[in-house]
Amino acid sequence: MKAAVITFPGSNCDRDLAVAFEQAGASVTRVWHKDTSLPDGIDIVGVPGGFSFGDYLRCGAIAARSPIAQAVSRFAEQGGHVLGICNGFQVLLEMGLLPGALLRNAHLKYVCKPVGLRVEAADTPFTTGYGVGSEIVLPIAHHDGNYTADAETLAELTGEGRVAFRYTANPNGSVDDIAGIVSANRRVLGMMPHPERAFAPIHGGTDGRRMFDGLIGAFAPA
Ligand SMILES: NC(=O)CC[C@H](N)C(=O)O
Repeated sequence: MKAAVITFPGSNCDRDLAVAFEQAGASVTRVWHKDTSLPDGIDIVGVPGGFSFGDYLRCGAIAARSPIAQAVSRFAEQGGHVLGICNGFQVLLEMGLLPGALLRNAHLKYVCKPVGLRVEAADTPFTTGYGVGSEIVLPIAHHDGNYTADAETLAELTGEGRVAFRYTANPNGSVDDIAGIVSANRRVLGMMPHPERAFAPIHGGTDGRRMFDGLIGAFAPA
């Protein structure tokens, strides 16, 4: 598997995401936000967490208008896989690659802790490492993780089995406890929890590693 990981000014999980891909067996190319194209032959783009452009104007809004975002949109339109984690999820929503929006957490506080998640859809390349209904623990760290969408979009997400993860104890006010969703073709995943921060035993848990191991199985060896 060949992965590209994007860095914006203010990204802080880009290296962690690159290391997770690498340790799972992928080859990784780091890409700068001003680049206008992705490396040839990549299988997946990782859009990492952090505070891109200081979270002005809204989290992810400026990153979504960067030169590389246009290349990521083209890649996704052509059926490419994209994984957006935390600020990366915010960027994918601002780009319009996924529906809905992330609001300020309902309690208006930054929240940084491990949370329980239920895997709701295992039929995506990102979640093959988990069984449907299995419960896992991943860390969250955000102030704008309160997912919302209109009733029609929510019905579509639920009806098409596109809610990938739900919180078992809602930490931020997200509608329907939604923690992560996939695109209609199931190749774009956005999620607030950080699988790359639960990769090795030293992180306190390895449930995130199963996502990367599952992904590797979906692609040719690097
Ligand atoms: N860890 C992150 O990616 C944080 C995302 C964003 N800056 C927020 O706080 O909501």
